[in-house]
Amino acid sequence: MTNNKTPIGEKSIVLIGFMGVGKTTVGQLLADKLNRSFIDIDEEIEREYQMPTTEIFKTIGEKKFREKEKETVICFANQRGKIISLGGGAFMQKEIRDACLQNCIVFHLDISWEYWKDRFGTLIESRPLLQNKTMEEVEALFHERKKTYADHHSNVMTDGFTEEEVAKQIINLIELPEN
Ligand SMILES: Nc1ncnc2c1ncn2[C@@H]1O[C@H](COP(=O)(O)OP(=O)(O)OP(=O)(O)O)[C@@H](O)[C@H]1O
Ligand SMILES: O=C(O)C1=C[C@@H](O)[C@@H](O)[C@H](O)C1
Ligand SMILES: [Mg+2]
Repeated sequence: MTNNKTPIGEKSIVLIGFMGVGKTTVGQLLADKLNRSFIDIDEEIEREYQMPTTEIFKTIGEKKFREKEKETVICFANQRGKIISLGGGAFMQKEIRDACLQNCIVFHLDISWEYWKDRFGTLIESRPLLQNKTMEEVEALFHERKKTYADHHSNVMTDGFTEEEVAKQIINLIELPEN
C-alpha cells in the first residue's frame, strides 16, 4: 500500500522558517508528542554563553554567534532521533543547509507576511535583528529569506493554525518506524 507520508526512520526532524514563525514552540510540542528529545539551537547557544541572544549580539557580536550556530547545528544534525528547532537565520549558512538536508528531514514552517506582521510587537525585544529596522526593511528580509527556506523536504503553512495544529500537521506528514 502506498501513502503520501514521508518515512523518517530514526532521522532527526529539523524545523526552519522566519523568526517568530513558531519553530521553538512547535518543536517542543512535536518532541513531547513523538517522545523525542528537543534541541533548540538558540537555547543551546544561550546556555553556552550564559546570556540571552540580544546580549550575545551586543557583547560578542553576530559573527561569533553565527560561528557558534554553525558548529552547534552541525553537531546535532549528525545525531538521530531528535527534534531540532533552528534559529531564524541559521539556514542562511550553506554548511548548515547541507548538513540538515543530507542527514535530517527538514520542515519549513511557512507564514505569509500578512500574518507575520502582527507578531512583530511580541518579537522585537528578544530578536536583535528586528531592532533598528523599519517595517519595510523587515519585510524585505522576510521575502529575501523565503528564497533560501525554499530548500526543504516539506512545507507546512501556519497561517490561521494554532501551534498545536501545526504540530499535528507535521505528524500527519510523517511515517514513523514501527516498534
Ligand atoms: N501558530 C501560531 N499562532 C499564533 N502564535 C504563534 C504560533 N506559533 C508561534 N506563535 C507565537 O509566536 C511567538 C514566537 O514563537 P517561537 O519563539 O516559537 O518562534 P521561532 O520560530 O522559534 O522564532 P526564532 O526564529 O526567533 O527562534 C511566541 O510568542 C509563540 O507563542
Ligand atoms: O533570524 C535571525 O537571524 C535570528 C533569529 C533568532 O532565532 C536568533 O537566532 C537570532 O535572534 C537571529
Ligand atoms: Mg526559536
